[in-house]
Amino acid sequence: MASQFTREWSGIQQFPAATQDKLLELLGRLKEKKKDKLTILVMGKGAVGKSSTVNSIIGERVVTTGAFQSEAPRPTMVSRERSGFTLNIIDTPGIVEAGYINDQALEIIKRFLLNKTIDVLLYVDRLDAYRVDTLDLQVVKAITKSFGQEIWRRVIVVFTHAQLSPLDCLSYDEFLAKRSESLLKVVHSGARFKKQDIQFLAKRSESLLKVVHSGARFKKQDIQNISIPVGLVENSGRCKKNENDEKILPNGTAWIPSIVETITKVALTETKGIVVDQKLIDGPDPNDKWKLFIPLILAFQVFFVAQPILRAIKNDVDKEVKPSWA
Ligand SMILES: Nc1nc2c(ncn2[C@@H]2O[C@H](COP(=O)(O)OP(=O)(O)OP(=O)(O)O)[C@@H](O)[C@H]2O)c(=O)[nH]1
Repeated sequence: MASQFTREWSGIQQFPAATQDKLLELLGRLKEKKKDKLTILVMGKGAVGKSSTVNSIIGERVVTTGAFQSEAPRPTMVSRERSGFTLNIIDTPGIVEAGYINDQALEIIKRFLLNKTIDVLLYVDRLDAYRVDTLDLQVVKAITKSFGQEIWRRVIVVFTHAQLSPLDCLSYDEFLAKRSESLLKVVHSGARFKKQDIQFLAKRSESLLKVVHSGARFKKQDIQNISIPVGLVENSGRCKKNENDEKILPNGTAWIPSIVETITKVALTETKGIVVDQKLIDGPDPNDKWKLFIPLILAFQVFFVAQPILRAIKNDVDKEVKPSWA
């Protein structure tokens, strides 16, 4: 039974039986590991399919999609409950406006997330946007600045519009393999490649993951330990289906159970969820930066400045030849 504020996840019944079975199995897996609540944050540039993806996963039209929304978009949290398990998905507006990071939108998102714990970040972009540019890097950097580097340990890079026919005579699997190849190269780039190799890869690679890694400012040793999962999504109503009536990608994968499985894996990783507290929102206090050095500076002043001066004064006083009248 759903709580007072959380509605029953009835959208799950809209899915074909095979998808429902798989989703319930995944929820069971989470509950087995004592995880009865999951909060997913969805972020990315504008009009990449964030809201559509939320609707697809929930199985209901819960958030507005499309460019023509009546009011200024704000973050929305959709909560659904099923057999004692609560799924929260937070849809956010695009954080880019007129080619720049919209700091105000980011600030609103941060305030909205206060006191929430993020288990998984879906970083959404389109699969059919072949180019990665500096704006992508700025978006990743802005997310890092807002929520800390650790958020990238909880990320799934989600490509929407995944029902595409690749250019350059590549098969779908070859296209994906190429993407994965660039991912692996980029994952290891910080650790193994020299600067010129990274520049070469950056030019060659179409992968968004390069940007995610560099924007997240991982250290070399971190990059070696992090592999970022990729999820594929096709929100179009014209998405092909298999014999079980499940929406499938060109490679035959039923994508809804597949992405929920990836979400489950990330949610069950050993690292903790990201707690968005006031400290995280405020960021590091610039006044704190040199605080540790204050006692050291004081000690230096006492031993190497004040004491020599006092000694010199004392010497002077001792050496002073006093006039006979004094
Ligand atoms: N063909 C196709 N169209 C999609 C897909 N995902 C989203 N769209 C369409 O792309 C447009 C934008 O989708 P939204 O879900 O509103 O994108 P958004 O990222 O939430 O947009 P903002 O909230 O404005 O940032 C809509 O017209 C969707 O129907 C997809 O996977 N395939």
